[in-house]
Amino acid sequence: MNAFDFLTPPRRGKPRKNGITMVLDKGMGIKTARDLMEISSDYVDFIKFGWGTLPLHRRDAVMEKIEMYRSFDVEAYPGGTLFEIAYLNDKIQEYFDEARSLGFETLEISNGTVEIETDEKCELIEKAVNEGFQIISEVGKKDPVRDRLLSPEDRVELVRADLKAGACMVLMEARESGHNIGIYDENGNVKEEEFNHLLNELPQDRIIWEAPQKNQQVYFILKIGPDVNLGNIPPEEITALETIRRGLRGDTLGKVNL
Ligand SMILES: O=C(O)[C@H](CS(=O)(=O)O)OP(=O)(O)O
Repeated sequence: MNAFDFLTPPRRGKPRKNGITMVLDKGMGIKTARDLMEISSDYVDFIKFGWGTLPLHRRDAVMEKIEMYRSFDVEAYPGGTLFEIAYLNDKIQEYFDEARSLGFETLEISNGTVEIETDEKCELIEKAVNEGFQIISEVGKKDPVRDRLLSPEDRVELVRADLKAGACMVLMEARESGHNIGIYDENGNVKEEEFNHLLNELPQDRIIWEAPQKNQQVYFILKIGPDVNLGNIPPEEITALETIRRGLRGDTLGKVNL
């Protein structure tokens, strides 16, 4: 039983379809990662090994880490940039084979940096699904100038195309920083009008909002509810985010219903 158990409502346990938390692993050592899971794995659904960090670590260390996360019912997957690098090098099949042999069952497919047309991205999602992977796709560009060219209507269309192609969920790009990109302005505040359009048009149980900053997490929880799907959470913020979901922090105390 948890400490002060009587002071917090329970949240739906894993596996869950809503209230998903995706955490960004930028290359943590296994001891640190295991420590973190021992205290907070109940609050984590996915771990993303950020961008191209994986090729810098030994295969056996990566395999051990994937296994360790899985033993806590946390699904680890490589960042979309690594997939884009494989695409750029014409090594997609090798990428799938290596991912499978390392133990990955989920992959991210994105076109945030490398130019991949929507139709081709959808074909790649279909191919990856046929290879037996669960696919999380991502919509948005990493360069703010290119990202700004996407209207809210474009984003809706792109999300729908990815879901139709077989993605189980779609990440809304916000990078590790969470400002000046997607629905966020230069200060990391949500651009309400754009966000409202996405909120009305998209199935919320299939969207993961990248929300690395606390003010963003609070915004989504107050606006959509404690069971909103959130991503790019820094590892040290896992417990803090869960307190916000449950009304255990001033920002949401008395304002959330589980
Ligand atoms: O898309 C993302 O949020 C991440 C992190 S960042 O954009 O490099 O800051 O990229 P990914 O390649 O999916 O890990």
